[in-house]
Amino acid sequence: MIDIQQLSKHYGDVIAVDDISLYIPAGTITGFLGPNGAGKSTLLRLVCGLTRPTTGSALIGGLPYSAIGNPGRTVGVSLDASALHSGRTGRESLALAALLMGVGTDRVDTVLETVGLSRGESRRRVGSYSLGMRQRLGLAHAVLGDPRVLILDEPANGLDPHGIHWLRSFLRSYADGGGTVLLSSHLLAEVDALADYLAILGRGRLLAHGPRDSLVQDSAPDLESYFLNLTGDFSR
Ligand SMILES: Nc1ncnc2c1ncn2[C@@H]1O[C@H](COP(=O)(O)OP(=O)(O)OP(=O)(O)O)[C@@H](O)[C@H]1O
Repeated sequence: MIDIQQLSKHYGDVIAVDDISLYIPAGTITGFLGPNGAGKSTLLRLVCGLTRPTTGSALIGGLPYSAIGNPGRTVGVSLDASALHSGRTGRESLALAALLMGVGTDRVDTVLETVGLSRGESRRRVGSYSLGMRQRLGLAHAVLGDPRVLILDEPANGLDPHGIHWLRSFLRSYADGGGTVLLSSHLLAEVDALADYLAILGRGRLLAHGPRDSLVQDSAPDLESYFLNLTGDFSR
């Protein structure tokens, strides 16, 4: 579903993403892990066309993000919950996105219910939202177009235990229904509970990739020891 080939991104002397190749099949959840500055966010931004690669390519269903017509109907993206327009209400921001995407406005109520934002909350300005509420609104935007792919940067950040529980079951049933999820997280326990595949980055390079169970069970008792061993030389 997502085919990343020899992808690199340089910012001057900094190599944020260094020659990464990775195939992500449909119907799976892949968790990107890595120390601070490993290149997780840059890789997600490259896949969804927000940053141009220095070399290489990232294709979604055979196309670069920029070539997908009405991309919100194919790829749902939530990269920065704080970037949402603070002057609009949650409902207004979703209604505008629905209009731009050509999605019926009845879908706004559906996604608000899906992400657990109440009617009252949806009528408040986003500027007054807590981080968890912004995170839920970001997810509502991502799923608004009923896409086949979700790309989420730190989606559990700011969610309370109920929110994390909800996110886990939502993404599981999304993937079980054939959807493809790419997410990054610092929360090893969250990724452990969620991801079918792990991709571990260190200083822009792909250090390990594969099914969660075969990576961890083969060489370490749990994900934390596996991660710490693998990334020890790459931490800051
Ligand atoms: N726009 C930019 N200009 C210059 N350097 C950048 C830019 N974006 C990212 N970088 C650099 O690229 C490297 C990778 O950053 P990135 O944000 O992708 O890492 P990350 O794994 O998401 O980190 P974190 O876990 O801290 O969020 C870092 O050295 C960062 O400073």
